[in-house]
Amino acid sequence: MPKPPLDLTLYLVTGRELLPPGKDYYESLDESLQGGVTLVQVREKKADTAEFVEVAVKTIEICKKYNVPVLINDRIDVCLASGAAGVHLGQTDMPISLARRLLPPEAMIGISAGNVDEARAAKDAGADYVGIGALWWTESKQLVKDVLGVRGVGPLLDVLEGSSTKAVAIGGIKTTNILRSLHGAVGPVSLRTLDGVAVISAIVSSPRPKQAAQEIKSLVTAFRRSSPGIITMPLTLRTPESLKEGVVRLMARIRKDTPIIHQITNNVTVNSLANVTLAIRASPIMATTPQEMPDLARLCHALLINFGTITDKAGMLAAGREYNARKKPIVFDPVGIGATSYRKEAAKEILNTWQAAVIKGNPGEIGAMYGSSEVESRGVDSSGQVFSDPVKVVRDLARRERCVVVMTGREDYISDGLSVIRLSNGHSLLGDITGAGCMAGSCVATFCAAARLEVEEEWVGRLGRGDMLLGAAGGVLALSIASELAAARPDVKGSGTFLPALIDEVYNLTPETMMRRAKIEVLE
Ligand SMILES: Cc1ncc(COP(=O)(O)OP(=O)(O)O)c(N)n1
Ligand SMILES: Cc1ncsc1CCOP(=O)(O)O
Repeated sequence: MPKPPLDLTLYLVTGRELLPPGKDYYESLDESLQGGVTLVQVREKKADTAEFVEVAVKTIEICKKYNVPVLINDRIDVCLASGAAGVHLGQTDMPISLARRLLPPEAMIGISAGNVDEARAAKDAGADYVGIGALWWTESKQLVKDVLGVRGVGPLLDVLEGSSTKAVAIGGIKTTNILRSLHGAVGPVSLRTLDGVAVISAIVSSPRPKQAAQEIKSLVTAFRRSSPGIITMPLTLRTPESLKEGVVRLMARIRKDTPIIHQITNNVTVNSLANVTLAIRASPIMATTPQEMPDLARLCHALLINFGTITDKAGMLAAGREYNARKKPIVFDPVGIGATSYRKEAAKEILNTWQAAVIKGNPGEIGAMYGSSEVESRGVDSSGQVFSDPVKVVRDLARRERCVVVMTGREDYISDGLSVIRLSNGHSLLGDITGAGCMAGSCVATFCAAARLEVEEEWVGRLGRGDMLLGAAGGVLALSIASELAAARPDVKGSGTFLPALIDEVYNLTPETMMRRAKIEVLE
C-alpha cells in the first residue's frame, strides 16, 4: 500500500489534561478537525495501555470522517493495536530503523529534533518528518533543554534540504507569534521554510477549537503563499535611479504624514536623536516603560531600539513584541555589541523574542553579530578596519536574521539578503561627534516608517509591509548627505560647530539635493 500523503500544515497534538473545564475531548477534537487540522497525534502521558488504545481507536474513528491521518506518540504497540497511520518518536524512544521493521511499510514515522545532528540523523534514517522544538517556552511539556528559539530553526532546515523529510515546529506556537515563528524559521542557505506547525494548547485549551484551528491554518497558508523574501521585500529589480526616486518619494511622505518614531535609546545621545528626528520632519517619542508599549505601538509608526547603555531591556522586549504584532518596522541598533558578553546575550534574547526589520551597525557591531573577528570594536566604536568581503557579510547576515542589514562606515553596505547596495556619501567629521551612528538609526527608522505608510493594503502572510531596503537607504543617505553639506559650511570650524550644522542641513535637505548628491551603486 502506498504511503498516504503527509500534510503537516496544521498538526494537532492532543492533550486531554489541557481541555477547558467542561469541554469533552472528542467534541473538541471534532471541532478542531472542522477548523482544518490536517494531521493528529494522540499523546497520552498518563493513560495506561488499555486506555491509550481506547482513546486512539476513537480518535481515529473521528478523524476518518475528515480524512485526517492519526499518529501515536512514542508507542509502537499502541500504533499497531489501534491501526493508526504511524508514530511520533522522541530521541530516547525506539530508533527509527527498528520502528520501521515493526510497523507496516506505509507507516509514517516522525521524530523530534532539537539540533542539527538530530535533524541530520533523522534525514539519514528516512524519517517522514521532524518535529523541531521547543520553539518557544511552553507549559504543555516539561522541557529538559533550553528552547531552540525561532533563530535556531534555520540550520536544521538547511540540513533537510534536498531530502523528502518534512519539518514542523512545535512548542508555544499561538496566533500571536505564528508569523514571527514562520518568518524567522527559514534555512539561511537553502531558504527552506517549515511545512507546518504542531500545536497542543493553542487549539486544545481553546473553548472554540474550530475558530482557533481556522485562524492558525489561515496564517500558515497565507505565509506559504507569500514569497519567502526577507521581512517585507517584494522581489523588485533594483537600480540606482529607482532607489533614488524611491528615497525622494519617502522623503515627501515623511513631510506629508509626520510619522511618530518611538525610540528606546541611550542617555548619551537621546537629545541628538530627538533633534535629528524633528529635523527630518518626523515626531520623536522617547519612552521605555514596558507598561506603555501596547499604547505606543498603536500610536507610533516605527520603533528604534538602540542598545546604548542597555538599562531598559524589559522595555525593549515588550516594545518589540507589540510592534511585531502590529506589523510595524523595528530598527535595531546593537551599539557596542562586541564590547561585553552581557550585550551579546541580551542581543540574542532580543532577537529571539522579536523580528527586526532592519539591523544597523558599524563594522565592529556587524562583525560581532555575524560571528567574525576580522574587524574588531573599540568599545562602542569600530576600529576603522574594513571587511575583505563586506558584500558577503551583509548579505549572509541579512539572510540569517531575515531582515535588512545596514553596515555603516566610509562606505555603507545595505542588503536584504538578495540585493546588496553601496552608498558612498558622508564626511569624516561624522566620526568626530558622539551619536552619529545613533542618529543614522533614527533616520533609518523614520524612512522605514514612511516605507510602511506607502503600502496601504495588508500584506497577508508577511510580518510587515513596505520596502525596508529603501527605507534603510533613505535614512542613511539623509544623514550622510547632510554631513557633506554641513562640513562644507564656512561657519563649521570643528566637531563642536559641526553637530548643530548637521541638524540644520538635515532640516534644510531638499529632494533635489538628495537626487543630485546620492551616490548609490547596486552590487548584487
Ligand atoms: C510533532 C512533534 N514534535 C515533537 C514532539 C515531542 O516529542 P518527544 O520529544 O518524544 O516528547 P513527548 O511528546 O513524548 O513528551 C511531539 N510529540 N510531536
Ligand atoms: C510535545 C512538545 N514537544 C516539544 S514542545 C511540546 C509541547 C507543545 O505544546 P504547546 O503547543 O501547547 O506549547
